[in-house]
Order: sequence, then C-alpha cells, then structure tokens
Amino acid sequence: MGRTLAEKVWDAHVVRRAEGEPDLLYIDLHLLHEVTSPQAFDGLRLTGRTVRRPDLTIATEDHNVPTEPGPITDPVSRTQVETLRRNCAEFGVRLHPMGDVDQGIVHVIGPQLGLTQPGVTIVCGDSHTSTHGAFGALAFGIGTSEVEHVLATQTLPLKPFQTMAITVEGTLPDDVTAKDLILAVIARIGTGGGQGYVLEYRGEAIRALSMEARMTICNMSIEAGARAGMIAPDETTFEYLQGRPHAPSGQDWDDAVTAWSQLATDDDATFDHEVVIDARELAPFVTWGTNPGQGLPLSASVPEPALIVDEQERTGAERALAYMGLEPGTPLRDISVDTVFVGSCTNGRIEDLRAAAEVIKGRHVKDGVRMLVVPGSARVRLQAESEGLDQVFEAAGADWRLAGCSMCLGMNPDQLAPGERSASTSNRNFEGRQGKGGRTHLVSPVVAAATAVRGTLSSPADLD
Ligand SMILES: CC(C)[C@H](C(=O)O)[C@@H](O)C(=O)O
Ligand code: SF4
Repeated sequence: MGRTLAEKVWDAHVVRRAEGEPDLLYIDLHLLHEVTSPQAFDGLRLTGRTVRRPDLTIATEDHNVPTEPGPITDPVSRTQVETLRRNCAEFGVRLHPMGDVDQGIVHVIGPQLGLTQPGVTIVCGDSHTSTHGAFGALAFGIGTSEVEHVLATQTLPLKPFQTMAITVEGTLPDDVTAKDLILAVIARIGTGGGQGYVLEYRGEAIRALSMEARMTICNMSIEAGARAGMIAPDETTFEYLQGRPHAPSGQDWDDAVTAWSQLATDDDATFDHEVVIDARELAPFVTWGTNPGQGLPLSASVPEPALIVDEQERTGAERALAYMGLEPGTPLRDISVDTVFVGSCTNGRIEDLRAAAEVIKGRHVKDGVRMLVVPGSARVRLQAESEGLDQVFEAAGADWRLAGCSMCLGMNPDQLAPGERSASTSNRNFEGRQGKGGRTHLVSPVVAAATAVRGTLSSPADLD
C-alpha cells in the first residue's frame, strides 16, 4: 500500500523498532535557543557526556533579545543568553549570537540557511518547530529532557502518529493570506483537533503558496494541537532552496531533487482523517478570544456565548470575553487597538514585511497607536532595508526593530501593558502572552497594516 509523506520520512529515519516500544528515530538537524537548552547541557555535564553531532546542531539567540540596540538589561534574560554562549563554546556548537548576520528566530534562520530540507527530521525545544514541515521535513517540538537525549545521541524515541490530510481546494481571494487560512483551519478543527496527528496540507490553494506562506501555515499546526504539519516539496520548494548556504550543489543538487521528488504522498496512500476546505469561501480572519481557535471572519461580530451549545466552549468563550474586555455583538471591525505588531516566526519573513509595507506605504499609523515591525532574522532585516521597506514603515510612523521574537511573547522588553490591546501577526493569543493583562488579536500582516492605519481591526479593503 502507498505511504504518506510523513510515513516516508519517518520510515527512512527509524534506527530501532521493537514491538511495544516507540520507534527510535535518527535526527538530521537539532536547533537550539536560549530558553530550553540550559538544563539539557547541565544534564550532559552531570553525566560526563558530549554532544554527539555538533555539526548537526545549531543555536541562535531569539526569545530574550531586545530589539533595540544595546545590551540585555533584564538579569534573567541576560543569564539565559550568557548560559547559551558558554554552553555552545564548551560543547563546540555553532551559535549565531545577537549582532551576527545569521542571528534570528530559530524557525526563520533554519530555512534561510538552507538547513531545513525536504525529507529530513528536525527537532528543537520549541513548539513552533512545525514551521519546517513546509519543506516536507518531519519537524517536531520537543521538551528539555528530549533536547538532552538528542544532544547526547542524535536520536529520539517517538510515539507513533496518525495522519490527517487538510485539503484546500480553489484559490484564495484577494487580501486572504496563509494566516487567514490557518486561522480558519484551527477555528474549524479546534485547538485539540490535531492531537496525535501529523497534518499534511495539500490541494490547489496550498500548491499555489510561496514557501513563506507555507511556513506560516505549518508554523501554526501546533495551535491545532498537532504533532507536526507538512507540505510535499515541489518546484516552489526547490527554487527557494537552490543556492542557499547549506543546500546541496552541483551533482548533489540534482540527486537531491530527484530524491525529494519521490517524497510526495502516494496516490493510493490513505490518511486516518481528512478535512476539505474551499479557499474561495475564506475571508480575512481575526481572533476575538484567548486561544487561536477563537477566530472569525473580520466581517463578523464578537460571538454571544449564550448561543453556544457546547458547555465547555460556552464557558471558555465567557471567560475569554471577560479577559478581552469585549461585549457580545460588537462588530469585530469596531474593536480599536493600542498596538500593532508585525513579526514572529509566523509572519516575520521578507514576504510578510513586503505585504505589510505595500498596505501602509504612503499612509500613516493612526495617532495613539504604536506599530512595531520586527524582522524575523538579521538577514530579513537587511533584505528589507535593501528594498527600502524600513523607510516605508518609518515614514508611516512605525518602529523598525532588530530581529528577535519580540512581542510574540513577554520574554523581552517588547510587551503590552495591562489592559492594552494589540493586533498581532504572531501565533498565540493566550492570556498574558504579550505581557501581563495584554489582549491579543491574531491577524495577517495586511490586516495588521490596515489596522494600524485605521486604529480598529481592518482589512486593506477598508482603506480608501
Ligand atoms: C519558549 C519556547 C519554549 C516556546 C515554545 O515552545 O513555543 C515559545 O517559543 C513560544 O512560542 O511559546
Ligand atoms: S517568534 Fe514567538 S512563536 Fe516563534 S519561537 Fe519566538 S516566541 Fe515562539
């Protein structure tokens, strides 16, 4: 019987299989950052072990870094970053520190360097490792004890998974982006809907997407509770990879493309579950609540919890609205924000910045609103500057920053104050995610830019 993309990559990496035990998988690439690696290195030291394959391990500084020039002033953040530096030096791991041209959010730099390739296994102590699945890699977020296991052995025992196809037919309407698509998928299947599954996104709408857009989708698979998200590699993938620092070259490139082309799910393979979505019916999507599944088209209104039949969902909605300070029935377009954040590993790549710049060009951020534009990596920043995007944002009154996770989460100086409300291109709208008491609406880059101009949740079509 045929196999799915995920099954093919999995099978090719099994080092040991035994009845009643999880498969032991070989790991091709291990990404590290400052938050989830310190205890793992401590564990190695305690047991006198080394890093098995430092050449397959790479680290960056992203979560705790300030996005304005200058040293890290917060002592906890500084310790995390200094610890990563010491660990990488001691164990011989390549690190891209603040100020380095290849520094950036871990899920932005892997693909950018050409380290993320079709058919490989990738792990990182970070849930959004699913991003790399956009290349047809099997990429999982892992916990700190697993980080230690991979550092020591370059392998990982993994529980079996189920497969779910998310087939998106048709083409996306104007101003409807990959972000809207994935928010709609999560609203449909729920934040637990992907549990135990590796999702494979397929269909006409997915094939038409750029690599950046595919990464946005795979990035948020974890917000549906999935183990990983994947997209079969194709010409778009190969074109993105060719010529990148770690991509194969010459004859190796041709051989790699031949092998990568075999990875797609076989016609006679079956998925454990399938969801079909019509791209033509999608619209710009925004969240109103405190999990990424609580989203609606921008043209809708804040839901009325009393009308929700499922009790758990109803109490969840009541609690979310209380936290968000929203009244049922309020048109989403009438919600005003204090802050707009464009960035993160979901939407901090060059294409995202271009899309936001295109909308804001020649316009101005509304008085009283602050807009932060934070490139996902130092190279994205340089590329954007070479295209003059920094000037477009600054002329509009936005803040142009250095690369990092920034306001995606409250681990660095970029935070919301209690009660402040943001339109954010990141991936999580949990209580306190962007700062204690902060309220987050997840949006696409073009919705973020239009919202900055009007001061209320808006799409580019709302601008005159
Ligand atoms: C800090 C890190 C462990 C965390 C994650 O696993 O995703 C962070 O990146 C996030 O987005 O919440
Ligand atoms: S940008 Fe946000 S989601 Fe991505 S790794 Fe950083 S904190 Fe996590």
